Amino acid sequence: MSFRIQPAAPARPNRCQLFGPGSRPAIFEKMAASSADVINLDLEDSVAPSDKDSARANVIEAIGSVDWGNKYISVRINGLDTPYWYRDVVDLLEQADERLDQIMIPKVGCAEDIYAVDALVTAIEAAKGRKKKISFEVIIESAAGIAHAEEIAAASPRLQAMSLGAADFAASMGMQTTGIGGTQENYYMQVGENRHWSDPWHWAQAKIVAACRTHGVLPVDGPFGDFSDDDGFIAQARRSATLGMVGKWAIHPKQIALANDVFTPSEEAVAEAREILAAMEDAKAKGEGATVYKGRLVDIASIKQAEVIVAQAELITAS
Ligand SMILES: CC(=O)SCCNC(=O)CCNC(=O)[C@H](O)C(C)(C)COP(=O)(O)OP(=O)(O)OC[C@H]1O[C@@H](n2cnc3c(N)ncnc32)[C@H](O)[C@@H]1OP(=O)(O)O
Ligand SMILES: O=CC(=O)O
Ligand SMILES: [Mg+2]
Repeated sequence: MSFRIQPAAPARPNRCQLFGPGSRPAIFEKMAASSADVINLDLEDSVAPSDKDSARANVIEAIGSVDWGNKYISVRINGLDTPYWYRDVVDLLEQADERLDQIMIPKVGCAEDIYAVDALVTAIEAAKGRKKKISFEVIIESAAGIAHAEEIAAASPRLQAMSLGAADFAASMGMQTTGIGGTQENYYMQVGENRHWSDPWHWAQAKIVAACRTHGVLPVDGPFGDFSDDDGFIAQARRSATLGMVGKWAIHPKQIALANDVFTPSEEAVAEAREILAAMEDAKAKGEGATVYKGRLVDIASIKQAEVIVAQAELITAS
């Protein structure tokens, strides 16, 4: 372990982030009534250019008027390469109720992108005397974003979460696909007569998880576009959870329960983790650093692994 201790990520559940276009206010109450941990009201790519102003006004109104319960409320602003983003930030910070928790910055490419938004947000918070310090989340969805993931993760103490945005990422990388996440038919190895499919998102996800864990940020898997394919969503979410991601977006309400299920440790997993901790307590009492649990080695590293699962479960129970 480095002399520098790995910082903890924010202690709040982030199993599912439910998206909805800001231009569709009729669904806001439904989003609020859902069981998603995080609500993402979108001003960016699900909103047509002609609707940008009205969507922004809808979102600002709804932040104060809808009962969002204990959900974490995030608004996705437009990208820094558009003429819309500064107005998104200014109007949100000047006009939205203190209930607003977070701003999502899309298509970030370098740490300076976060710096620019941070400077603007900090000035407006001070000018308006806002009590709550707004947090940030970012989407890694470009070649530059993935190349600079670590400096982006370190860019601001406001940063709480980082998502992989598979759609824009694929476009930026020049990938031959129109699918949003999930299995890619042409990504396989041929062994004799058999095809073995692999996961083209894996390396980017692993890079995001490492950047996030280094800097105490929550790593999140982004959208899975085919909302008719529950099995595909579950498989993608399980791979993300296995890699260390804490949650996944839902772009349709039917994906919420699927994400919550995958990113909530099962009773069996929690029971086993607690048994490993108990076995290691017994081992420690005997002066041993390693012991046998169900026929396999467990040692001091197993304590940390088991604690991850118990901590995830306790966070969800407490929320
Ligand atoms: C690549 C990216 O950037 S992804 C992030 C940006 N994209 C988005 O935000 C898109 C979010 N999703 C949506 O806009 C919609 O879910 C769509 C367009 C995909 C589908 O919308 P619909 O055609 O209305 O879906 P469908 O008819 O299956 O809806 C079923 C019910 O869920 C509701 N619903 C649909 N989407 C949502 C949502 N995001 N949140 C809450 N409720 C929703 C509908 O109003 C409908 O309610 P009802 O049964 O009371 O009538
Ligand atoms: O914004 C999300 C994406 O996949 O693109
Ligand atoms: Mg995108």
